[in-house]
Amino acid sequence: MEEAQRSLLLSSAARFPPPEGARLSYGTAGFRADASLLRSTVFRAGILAALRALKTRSVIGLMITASHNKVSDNGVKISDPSGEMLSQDWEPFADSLAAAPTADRLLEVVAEFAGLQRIEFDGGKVEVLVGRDTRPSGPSLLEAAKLGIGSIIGAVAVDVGILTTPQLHWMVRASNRSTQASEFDYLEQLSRSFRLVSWCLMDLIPGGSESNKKNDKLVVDGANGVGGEKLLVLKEMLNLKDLEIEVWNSGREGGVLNEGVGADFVQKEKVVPSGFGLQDVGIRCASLDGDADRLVYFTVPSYSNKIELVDGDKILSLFAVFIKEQLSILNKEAGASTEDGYQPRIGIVQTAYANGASTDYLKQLGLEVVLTPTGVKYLHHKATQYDIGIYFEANGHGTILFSEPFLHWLDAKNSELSSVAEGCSEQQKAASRLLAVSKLINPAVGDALSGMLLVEAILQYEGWSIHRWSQLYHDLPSKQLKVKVADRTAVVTANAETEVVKPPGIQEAINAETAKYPKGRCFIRPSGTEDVIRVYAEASTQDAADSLANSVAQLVDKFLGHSSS
Ligand SMILES: CC(=O)N[C@H]1[C@@H](OP(=O)(O)O)O[C@H](CO)[C@@H](O)[C@@H]1O
Ligand SMILES: [Mg+2]
Repeated sequence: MEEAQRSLLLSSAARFPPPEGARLSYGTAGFRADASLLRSTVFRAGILAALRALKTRSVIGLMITASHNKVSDNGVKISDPSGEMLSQDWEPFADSLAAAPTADRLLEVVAEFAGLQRIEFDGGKVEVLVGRDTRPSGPSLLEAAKLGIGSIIGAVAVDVGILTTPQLHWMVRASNRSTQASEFDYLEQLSRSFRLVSWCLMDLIPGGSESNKKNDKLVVDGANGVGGEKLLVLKEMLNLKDLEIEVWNSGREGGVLNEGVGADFVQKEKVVPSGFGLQDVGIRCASLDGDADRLVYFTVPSYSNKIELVDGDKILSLFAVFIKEQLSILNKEAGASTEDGYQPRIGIVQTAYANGASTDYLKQLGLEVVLTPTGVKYLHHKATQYDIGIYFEANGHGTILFSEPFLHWLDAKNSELSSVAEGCSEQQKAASRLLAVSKLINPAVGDALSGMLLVEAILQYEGWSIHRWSQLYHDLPSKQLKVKVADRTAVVTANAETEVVKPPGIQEAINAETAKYPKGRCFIRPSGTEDVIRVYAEASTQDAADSLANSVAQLVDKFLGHSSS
């Protein structure tokens, strides 16, 4: 490292000492904490993003958001060149950077890591796209990020403004593929693909389109965050005739981000979000989270404030049913498609939070289902191992990944079928539907906006109401609790977080408790975004699930002790 680089790093780092007494780590989805603690961490995340850009010689993304956390929190996460989450082998470096107590130590950490990774400080120009959500702490953290990026010579911070997390990931991916990569291009791509999907799914359905255009209203809870605002813009561009989209909690009405609203609240509390009421009874409703990478659906019943939840597992099931259906049409009638003997492999990726009924349902469909630990970085990675990988967390974060070889095959098949068919064959329609879907769904990361458009198109295609969709299977009653403990890192898990290996004895105690409940299933794990241990329980009745969760929460308390805070 040249002297100019050393002194630049030292002088800028001196302005961002780490917060006293707080140990932050790159968790499930980057660093998260009370925003007042984050300036140093975000500055250092800027350095990390710049080094990642130098290492990969590609555009990198840095997103300032704390997603579903309360408005006073904030956070930072990094997008890799493909639009995926930061490569996991860089996470320990992120932790060491954040923890360096002085500017001198920070310089040493950077120099050691750069040496190991053979990063060359040659001043070559690289870009980091910096986005943020609507949190009031965003502008000050943005400045910190820019200074961090600017303290690596050659790295340039490009402020791309207020965005959803998936928009930023999409823009990073597009930049590195040298395709149009602005926010407008993203919105254009979504509206163009939705028109294409609508055309392929509606106009190409057997028996014509009119009969299916009846579920015509969708009411969306924007969590008082960035997603609602972007959806309003997208809605203008879509200019829909057959679907009316109303957005509540867009943030324009002055409500507080994530307070009593949003996908996390709706999925965990299962109650009607603020702003929704009698006027929405029976209508198809959807909820986005604070950075619009999660989506759940629900309906408001007339008799209580408890919603009927249609969660990420059901969105996954809807997508899986549709794709399986199209593939079987494509592979039927033998002909061209089986001659090449190509059988695309579909993989369904879930976490332990997936409702047991969804996993059973998907397996009964004959699909391959695998579990990974919590966090999109794990699910996404696993899904890339299939021709078609569909992943979702129960909380609504997920997408569909189509492998490049599969898309090439599908494209070729589509052209081949259209050249031989008189008019449109069923097979060719199925190929074009799948191709259209691959253009609409965000390949970089779960995206509430593109996911929502796909749900809407598939429901119309199938002619299903939200109730019909919800009846694909019946969720097992479940309960989630959070327990504050002295040190959540004392809990170490294995087998996709379904078993606790540390502290000793607790897993046996959980097993003994779970065995008391018919269809009982329960696990605990330390949250990667909040300072709590999460407890998840499932059983044959709601009372039983509540009681199992409560007993296990007490076990957590007994084994791990109460937090002093
Ligand atoms: C039970 C739960 O919903 N966990 C969420 C939550 O992670 P935790 O590590 O559980 O705090 O936030 C993550 C980031 O948004 C999301 O990927 C994950 O599914
Ligand atoms: Mg989120």
